Amino acid sequence: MEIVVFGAGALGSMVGGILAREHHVTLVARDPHARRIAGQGLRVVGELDAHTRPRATTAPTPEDLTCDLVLVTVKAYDTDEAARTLATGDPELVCSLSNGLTEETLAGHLGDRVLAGSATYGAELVGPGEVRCTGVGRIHVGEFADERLDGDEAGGASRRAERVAAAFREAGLDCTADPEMPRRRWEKLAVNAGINAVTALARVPNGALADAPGRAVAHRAARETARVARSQGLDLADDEAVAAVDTVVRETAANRSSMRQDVESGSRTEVDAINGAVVDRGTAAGIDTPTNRTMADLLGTWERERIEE
Ligand SMILES: NC(=O)c1ccc[n+]([C@@H]2O[C@H](COP(=O)([O-])OP(=O)(O)OC[C@H]3O[C@@H](n4cnc5c(N)ncnc54)[C@H](O)[C@@H]3O)[C@@H](O)[C@H]2O)c1
Ligand SMILES: CC(C)(CO)[C@@H](O)C(=O)[O-]
Repeated sequence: MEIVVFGAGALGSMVGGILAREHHVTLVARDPHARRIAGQGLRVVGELDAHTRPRATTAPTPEDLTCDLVLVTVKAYDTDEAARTLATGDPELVCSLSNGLTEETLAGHLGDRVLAGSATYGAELVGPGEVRCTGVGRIHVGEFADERLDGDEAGGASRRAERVAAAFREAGLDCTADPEMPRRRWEKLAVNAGINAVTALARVPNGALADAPGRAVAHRAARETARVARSQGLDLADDEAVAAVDTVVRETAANRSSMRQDVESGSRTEVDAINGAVVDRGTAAGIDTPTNRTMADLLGTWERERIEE
């Protein structure tokens, strides 16, 4: 497959580096990372091990973007700009692995070529040309809304999602085309809505949400997300969203969530695409989401202050 990874930071470099074992991969990255990869290739270290030579560019041409698949791995707040650039080319399929509800933004520019994805692999950049896999997880891909399926297809596991998953597996990544992708997307949103902002605001590891009072706040955010999901036609019960939060808290107890890492490094967070997305869709459906709203407002206040500094 001809694959472009748009936004090759930590996750995109790791996935792109592994995919380059079997496919023609172009990484869209920033310098000096892109320059180093173009000169010396890309090393994946840690729980996966590879040294591959994907192409790397900071300025993809429309020809570069006319390929079989684009994987979008930018932070959620860069999705709109990424989508505008991607629309200058003609990719056959576009699949987002970003956290937050980003698929609608991509589809606004790229139409029905967009698939949803989620990744539980962990990755961090070591330096230019090198990325560490900090945890082997799984990737799920699929259609993000049931109405986007052809004739005899049901759920999220369309033929084209199966084709993407098979290409990932060929390269050695654990990837499944998920019949439950529309629901999985919202369950993942409930997990991120429950864990990320609470751990970022309280500056605690994920495991601190195993006990009161953080647990109760995370559960409230997850229940609100489930209520909004049901208003969009998704079958996600409050109890299921809460159980998903508890499972991830247990399994990632020692982790610093991505949003806590962003706050501690003084970087913009993905709160708009996570808690903010719950608030916006809730408002449109007439559902109050006070816990998500409070967390989005607090982190938004911090972000504005940080940007003004
Ligand atoms: N890192 C992980 O372990 C992990 C795991 C699961 C999900 N995610 C999600 O994946 C997404 C990416 O996370 P990350 O940790 O890799 O972030 P990151 O900041 O390391 O990577 C994003 C990269 O995109 C680049 N980028 C953005 N716009 C660009 C453009 N126009 N041209 C070139 N490069 C551009 C940025 O420079 C950055 O290097 C986030 O939504 C995150 O929540 C990350
Ligand atoms: C699953 C998760 C909450 C674990 O830290 C992760 O998605 C994150 O940190 O964003």
